[in-house]
Amino acid sequence: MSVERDLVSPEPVGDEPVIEATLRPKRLSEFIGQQRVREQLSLVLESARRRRRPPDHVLMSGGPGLGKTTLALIIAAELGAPIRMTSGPALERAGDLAAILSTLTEGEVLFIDEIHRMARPAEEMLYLAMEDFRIDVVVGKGPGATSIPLEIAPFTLVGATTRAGLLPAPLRDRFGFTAHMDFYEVAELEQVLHRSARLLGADLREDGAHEIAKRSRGTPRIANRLLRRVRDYAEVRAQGVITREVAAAALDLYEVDAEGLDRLDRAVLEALLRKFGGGPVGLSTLAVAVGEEPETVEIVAEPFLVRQGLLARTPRGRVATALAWKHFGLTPPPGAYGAEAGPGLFDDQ
Ligand SMILES: Nc1ncnc2c1ncn2[C@@H]1O[C@H](COP(=O)(O)OP(=O)(O)OP(=O)(O)O)[C@@H](O)[C@H]1O
Repeated sequence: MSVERDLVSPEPVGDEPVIEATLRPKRLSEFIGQQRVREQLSLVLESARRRRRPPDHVLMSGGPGLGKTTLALIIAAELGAPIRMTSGPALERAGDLAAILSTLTEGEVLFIDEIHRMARPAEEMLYLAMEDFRIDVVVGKGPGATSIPLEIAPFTLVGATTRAGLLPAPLRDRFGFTAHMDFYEVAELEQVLHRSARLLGADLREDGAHEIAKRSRGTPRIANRLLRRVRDYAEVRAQGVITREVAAAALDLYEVDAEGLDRLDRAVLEALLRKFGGGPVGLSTLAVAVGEEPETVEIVAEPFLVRQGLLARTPRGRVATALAWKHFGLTPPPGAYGAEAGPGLFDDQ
């Protein structure tokens, strides 16, 4: 990935997890945004506290960088319980999961990130564990193999997934509570930024926070990352004070534009508009036009462009919307996709 790409990637980059750990809110009251999820979760936790029982298992779905891991840590903190963290891809065999489940203590929180990527045998073991706090351990091989039931301590599973649709129904149904994490509003990201600036000792002004928030693609992880870059710039060129002008100049330098689009996003849209008259054009042709692999265009650039309503994926190819034309200061042609009087010809795939 290029430097610019790393700047707006929702995935953690380099040694970022270490820095992120210092910026995580520790309690539910400090967690910004996601109001509905927060309210629902505080009810689940409060009633568990009153019943003196571990709460129902919790599933969190939403894109990377929206705070799923943070929320899992908060759940454990609010319950005063220890937390064990693992991820779907690490649970290749049922034995991997059995080793964890059989050593959980009562009330412990087990966090499984990317739970949709767990191997099938582990998944099946999890069903029984979630429902009856029991696992069947298979001893021996072949016809002589026997299965020994083993009781495990009551625990709370917190699963996180970016792809809730990929979870098999029997697994999804065993969660008592599902939290859908949405992209954040600009005002919420401003709060995230002010909080992080306090922790980092950065002098972030109101209008500076607004400018960074607008360019953060609705994602706290990206907001925090842009803040660190802007702070570096401000220290060297503006006595450490982050105003709107300073934030804008820094992010322009890093080629993250006013809407959070970076160089690849813009290259894709410009090719679509200027070389193909707004489309429709096939993915591979578009990729050649910007000198990238089709996967890079499809996985890295398109999701954000689609979400922003700038690009549509249609059965006939990629199309620039009326909004995309306007973003580049161009007049959308009559019947441009998404224009008010537009034909609404294409269905998004
Ligand atoms: N609601 C929030 N308030 C304040 N900071 C937040 C919030 N949500 C996320 N963050 C910050 O954003 C960063 C990324 O969050 P986190 O690691 O929890 O995301 P995630 O959804 O688990 O992402 P991934 O699935 O990619 O690990 C952390 O530094 C965290 O402090």
